[in-house]
Amino acid sequence: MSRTLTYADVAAHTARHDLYVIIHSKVLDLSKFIDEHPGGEEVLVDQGGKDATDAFEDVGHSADARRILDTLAIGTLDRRVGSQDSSAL
Ligand code: HEM
Repeated sequence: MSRTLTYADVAAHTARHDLYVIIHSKVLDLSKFIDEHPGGEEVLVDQGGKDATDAFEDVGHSADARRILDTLAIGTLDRRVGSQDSSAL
């Protein structure tokens, strides 16, 4: 998990099977997990390419969910480079 990605990098991956989100400054690839998400695929696609931290926390996910989250990380967010956080617009 040594890559650093910008908001712009993440924003380029919004398709159901090419789906990145940011949660707690980690960049996650949800492409493979989407079919297994107990909360369904729609909510994940809605967050595609964005910072999904608030959406993730609002649900009150379990410790299990947090463990899965760590396995999906492909890098960390570089806040210094790239475009503005589109989820804040
Ligand atoms: C990598 C990100 C995510 C992981 C690993 C994950 C994992 C899980 C897991 C394991 C559950 C089962 C309940 C639990 O253990 O807490 C769950 C339920 C749920 N998740 Fe996620 N989730 C993720 C992101 C999200 C996001 C961004 C949303 C956006 C709203 C969301 C919405 C829900 C909902 C609504 C449920 C409840 C389903 C139900 O019980 O009917 N999840 N998720």
